[in-house]
Parts: sequence; C-alpha cells; structure tokens
Amino acid sequence: MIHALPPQTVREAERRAVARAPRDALMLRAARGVADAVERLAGGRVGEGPVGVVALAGGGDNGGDALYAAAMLARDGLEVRAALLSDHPHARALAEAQAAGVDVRRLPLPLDEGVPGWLTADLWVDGLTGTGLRGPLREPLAAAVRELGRAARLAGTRIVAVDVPSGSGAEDGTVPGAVLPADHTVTMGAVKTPLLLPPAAQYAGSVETVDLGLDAGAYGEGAPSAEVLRPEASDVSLMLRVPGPFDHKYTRGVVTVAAGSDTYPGAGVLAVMGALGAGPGMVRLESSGRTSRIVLDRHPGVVTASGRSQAAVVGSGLDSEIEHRALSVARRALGRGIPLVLDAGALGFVSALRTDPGPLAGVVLTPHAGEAATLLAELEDRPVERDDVEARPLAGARRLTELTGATVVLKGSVTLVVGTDGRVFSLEGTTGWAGVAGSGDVLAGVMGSLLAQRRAEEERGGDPLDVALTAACAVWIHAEAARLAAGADPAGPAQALGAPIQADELASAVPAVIGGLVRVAQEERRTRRRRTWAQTRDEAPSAPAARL
Ligand SMILES: NC(=O)C1=CN([C@@H]2O[C@H](COP(=O)(O)OP(=O)(O)OC[C@H]3O[C@@H](n4cnc5c(N)ncnc54)[C@H](O)[C@@H]3O)[C@@H](O)[C@H]2O)[C@@H](O)CC1
Ligand SMILES: Nc1ncnc2c1ncn2[C@@H]1O[C@H](COP(=O)(O)OP(=O)(O)O)[C@@H](O)[C@H]1O
Ligand SMILES: [K+]
Repeated sequence: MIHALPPQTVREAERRAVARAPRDALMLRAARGVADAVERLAGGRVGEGPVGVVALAGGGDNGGDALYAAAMLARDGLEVRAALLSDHPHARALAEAQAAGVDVRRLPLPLDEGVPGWLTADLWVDGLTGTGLRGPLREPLAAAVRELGRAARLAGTRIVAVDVPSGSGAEDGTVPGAVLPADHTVTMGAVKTPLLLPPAAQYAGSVETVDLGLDAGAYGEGAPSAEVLRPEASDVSLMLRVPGPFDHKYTRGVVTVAAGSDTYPGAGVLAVMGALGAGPGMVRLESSGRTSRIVLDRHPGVVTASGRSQAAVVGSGLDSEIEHRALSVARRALGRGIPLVLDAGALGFVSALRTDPGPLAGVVLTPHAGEAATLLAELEDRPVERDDVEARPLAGARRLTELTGATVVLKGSVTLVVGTDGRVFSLEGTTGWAGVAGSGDVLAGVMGSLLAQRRAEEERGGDPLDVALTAACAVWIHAEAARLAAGADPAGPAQALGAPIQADELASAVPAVIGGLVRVAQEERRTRRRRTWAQTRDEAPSAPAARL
C-alpha cells in the first residue's frame, strides 16, 4: 500500500533530515533518483541517435535537484542541456552541471518567440517548482509553463517531473493555475498527496519515490488522518482466494445483478460479465426478459431466479419498465444488510433509500463526476456542475459520503474511494482506452462480485469485510483488465500505447487479471511469512518455546 502524505508534512521531515546530513547530501540522493529514472526511460531509444535531455531549472532546491541530475546524466554519457528560468539558480548545483559539461543556457521570459529550438529533446527534467510553490504559478512563469507543455505535446517530448509537476502541490490535489504535465514523477522522501489526488494527479504520470532515509516517526503525530492510500498488486491480491476442497458455489460468494432493461440490455450483459470474471460462485440476474435472454445465450451458468446472495449490484441500463424491480432488489439488499453497489441510473434511488430506516453503511455509490454533481445537487438542493466536482473531486466525494453515509467511488482517470471512516483511496487509471461506453457497467459487476466474495469469506469466519478497501481493489482490477485488453504499458520503457478496446473485451480480460493476482498473493504471503520468521529469529526464547 502506498501511503501519501501532505507535502508540508514531508517538507518538515526533510528539513530536519537536511539539518543532520552533510551539505547537499539529500539533494544528491534526490538527483541520483531523477537521473536513474531518466536513464531508464531513455533506454528504449539508445542506438537510434543521441538521446537529448534538457533540465528545466527554477530558482529553488527543486531546480537544484534538476541541475545535479543534469550533471550526473552528463557524466554518464548523455547529451544534456540545462535551461535556467530564474536569475538565481542553485549555485553549487549549477557549478557542478557546468563542470560536468552540461550546456547551460538562460531561457529569458516571457517566451515571446515561443519555445526555442535548442529545447527540442527526447526528455525534459522539470525542476521549475516543487514543494516550495506558493499559490498559483505567477507570470511570466505561468505562461512559459503553458507554452512548454504545448511544445512537449507537439514534439512528443517526455517529461520527468522532479518531486511534483511544476505548478502543482496543493495538499488536496486542487490545481490553482498552470501546471507542466509529466509522464513520470520522481518524488522525494515520500509520495505527496497531490500526486495521488485529482486533478493534480492527472498531471503526474507514473510516480516513483526516492528514499531519502526520512524515518516514519519524522512525519509526526496525526499524519494518517490526512494520508491518501493507493493499493498495489500485493494488497489487491490478498483479497482473492483460490477455491479449495471445502468450497462450493455458496462459500465462494453469490452476487445479484439488477442491471439492463429491454431498452438497454447491453449494460446488464456487461455488468454480468464483470461479475462473472471476478470469480464468484454464482451470478444471479434480475432483469428484463430481453436482457436475460441475451445473457443466458452467452453465459448459461447465470441464474435468473431471485434468491440468497452476499452482495447486489443495482444500476446500469435501467428503463422505466424495470426501475421498480431494481429498486426492490436494492431495498432487499439493504434489508438483509448485504453490500449493495448503486451504479448509474440507480444513483437516483439514493434519496428514496435514505428515507428508509437504517444507514446506507454497506452501500457503495459509483458516480462519475457528472453523476456526482447531479447527486450533490439533488441532496443539497443547490446547483452543482460537473466542472465543480472535477475541480475538487476529493471535496465532492467526501461530501457525498457525509450526506449519504455510503462509501463513494468517484470514477475518472484517477478514481477516488472515500470510506465511511474517512479513509481515502486513490486508484490510477492505466490507460485512457478504458474510458469507453459500458466500462463503468463492467466495473460495477466486478465490484459487486468482489464484495460478495469478501462477504462470503466473512461468513466463513475470515477477515471482516472492508467495504472501501474491497471497492478500491475492484477499481484496481478493472484498470488492470483495461490495460491488459488494450495491450498498453504507457509507463514502461517501451511505452506501449495500446489500441482501442470495447467494454466486453475489458470484461473478458478480468479472469486473467484475477489469475495473475492469485499468483501474486502466493508470493506476498511467502514474503510476509519470511519477514516474520526473520523478525522472530532474534527474539529471546519465549516460555512456551522453552517448554517444547
Ligand atoms: N533541501 C534539500 O536538501 C532537499 C530539497 N528537495 C527539493 O527541494 C524542493 C523544495 O525546494 P524549495 O523549498 O527551494 O522550493 P522550490 O524549489 O519548490 O520552489 C521555490 C522556487 O519557486 C519560486 N516560486 C514559489 N512560488 C511561486 C509562484 N507562485 N510562482 C512562481 N514562482 C514561485 C520561488 O521563487 C523559488 O524560486 C522539493 O520539492 C525537492 O525537489 C529534495 O531534493 C530533498 C532535499
Ligand atoms: N481517461 C481515463 N483513463 C483511465 N480510466 C478511465 C478514463 N476515463 C474513464 N475511465 C474509467 O472508465 C470507467 C468509465 O465508467 P463510466 O463513466 O461509468 O462509463 P459508462 O457509464 O459508459 O459505463 C470508469 O471506471 C473510469 O474510471
Ligand atoms: K517540479
């Protein structure tokens, strides 16, 4: 699990560590991390002509990191230039870059003539501003950053951001002005919240952390309440279990899907495919005749009679004919206290369900920004636009959780999950190809299926169901399935960009993702076992052991 902390918290820990370390020692470690990332990303192109790298340096320590990294890259044999965008760059780092043979030039602002040709390169290192940014980028830097962003996009230049993409850095992920979008961010000491929170996270690309040896205690008390969590493959893997000799379909979990209608049968098919792919014991479908026929044609194992289940998904593709039945499926789930995913059209049930007795504690709402705006407007009786939610998604998701008492999954290229206990999970989309009609229906199915499986596990005496974490893991699986189906690996050295996919192809890739994860789980359990073994090896023999 990645734990992201507020930038100020990391900055304070950094300041204490800098005071204890030799001069520029931390900065040199930071720079090495940046240089390594650049070399890794540039690697795929070696042999196709010189790899050109330009370091963009501002006037603070972020620029110092970039200039030291430029020096290291030059000494490693790359062709490196540095552009100074400030009158007072970090003096020692600048001297080191010059001594290493970096071609250092001033870049006078404003960029009246546009971006000069000598900046054309395979890669830029963005060291304009880091955690020292205060407020929105001021002119003339703001305009320059917009110009640079445009030029990089046109030329296909990849950008590696130092610490945070310049112009971003607000703790809540809001973006006050111009930002230089990065393909990859090398962050120092610990992941900072804006790297995981949209919209800022949408500018960060993939994120890696350079260990600066800041000990966890250095972050001070109270940090966890402000932290943002990002599950990794190993965390997701532990949600899954390979069925064993004592399993049967009911122990594996049964999920009811109430989606699709005669008008929109496809949504029901896709939600069922997502649910089946995630590996429950059974999927029940409660939908229109047309939807049921199409589903049964493709998936004869689906059961179209109502009955016991451990979770329900209600939502996508409802029409007025089926709406009443879908609402009663939702009410039944609430009455039985099983987890319930309300997706798409069923988000309109929230107001009705809120007036029912009992909290919506086991409910997961899965709006995209537009649906979240509609729901907020309805619940608060005030105008809320999609843009408002997109500008401050964390605030929007938190507000929805407060208002409803449900877990909220706010979908987008970065998806936020806010739990009823206040935990915030951030899941990064793997490929833009995932944003296709029906993709959300597949996600709802995967989520309901995973919730049913975890609920079944709880009923067997396993770990208690963690609704928010389970929902977050479903988002992870969905994103990974999209990546697999599209053949995309945009963050990889070979930069596989993938190809268009349809929602049913995404759903068809889910079983392979699950299969990969159960192997990861085996590995993860082995690692944890061995860590515990090693930790306990040096303990003094305890009384029970001595008796043995
Ligand atoms: N001190 C150290 O030894 C270390 C520092 N680190 C780096 O240092 C960075 C923080 O450095 P600083 O505190 O010097 O600050 P930054 O370098 O992040 O930013 C300060 C610079 O940005 C300018 N600036 C601030 N707000 C602005 C605005 N609104 N519009 C335009 N310009 C603005 C300032 O004038 C100054 O030139 C981190 O992000 C990290 O990259 C890390 O390398 C870890 C070690
Ligand atoms: N640019 C993107 N990058 C990655 N994932 C995306 C992107 N855009 C959308 N997604 C994902 O695709 C899904 C779209 O869901 P939704 O908007 O409900 O679509 P639909 O209603 O058509 O099924 C969500 O899971 C969302 O997170
Ligand atoms: K930066």
